[in-house]
Amino acid sequence: MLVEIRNLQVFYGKFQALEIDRPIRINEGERIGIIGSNGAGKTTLVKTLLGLTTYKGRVETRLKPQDMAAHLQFNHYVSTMSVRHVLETILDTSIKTNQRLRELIEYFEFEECLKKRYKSLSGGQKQRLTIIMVMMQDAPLTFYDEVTSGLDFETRQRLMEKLLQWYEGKSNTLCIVSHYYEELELLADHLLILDQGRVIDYGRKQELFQKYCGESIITLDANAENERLTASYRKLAAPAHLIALACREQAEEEELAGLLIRNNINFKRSSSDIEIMSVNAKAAYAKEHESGVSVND
Ligand SMILES: Nc1ncnc2c1ncn2[C@@H]1O[C@H](COP(=O)(O)OP(=O)(O)OP(=O)(O)O)[C@@H](O)[C@H]1O
Repeated sequence: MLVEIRNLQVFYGKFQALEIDRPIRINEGERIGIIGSNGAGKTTLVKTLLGLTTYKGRVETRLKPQDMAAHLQFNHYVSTMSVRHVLETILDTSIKTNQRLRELIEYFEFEECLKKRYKSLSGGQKQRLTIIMVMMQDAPLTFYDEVTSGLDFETRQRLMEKLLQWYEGKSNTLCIVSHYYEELELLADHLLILDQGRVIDYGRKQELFQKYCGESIITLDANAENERLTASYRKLAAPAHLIALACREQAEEEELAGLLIRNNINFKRSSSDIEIMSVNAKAAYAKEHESGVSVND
């Protein structure tokens, strides 16, 4: 085991930002997506694992600070240094002789930025600089906190491809905070769902999907006609603009898909939809705390 969190509480002054009462264990090689709405405590958790907050409880790890690398939402470097100097000093290498680094610089089209001073980089360029540095560190425990926010669509896609390829078959443990569920569908194998400083659930992505959604789901637009047509099917909790229907087995899914096709209704089928899964996890958590029955029993 790489990290174990027990009875963790993090306060900012009197405000409690995080309370994790069930043990959370992170193992080598896991790719953990951390999700939750704004203010849920995601960054606070990342900072706590990095040793950057004061907390009550236990965070046990055999890793040393130098075994961790982090792309945080806000990174500060010496703003008057040239970017080339920042990169070479922090990574303790030379761009000329380090081929992996040169490849990353080329891949992220970062050559032009090397001459500039850090403070004159745009937000997206600063973001790319940090990504290159974090990838180059290849630390056993690596954090990416909203790594793609602020990047244009094409750069986001390229970054996802690169991250997938970079970590494929490697034992680095990744903790990835993201609001983009499609990224976590690609990169994460575990999910930690936070809400208002509490853990809603934590586990393997696929197991969580099955627990809250079943084998597969079908989503379609929420409108009166679609409501009427699907009235006899099992509905899941969903954002207001969607109807989400749970399918327990293939025959049920085929019957439903047939009905929608015959009525010329657009729909989406998924066996890994993180958004619908997390909405249902939150609903189950809220119900459990009303009734006192645990969904994790
Ligand atoms: N330095 C701070 N001082 C006081 N309160 C803070 C501080 N940092 C965070 N908080 C509060 O703690 C809570 C959790 O914040 P955190 O940044 O961990 O949320 P988050 O899940 O990362 O949110 P987001 O998706 O908006 O980035 C929020 O209510 C936030 O206002």
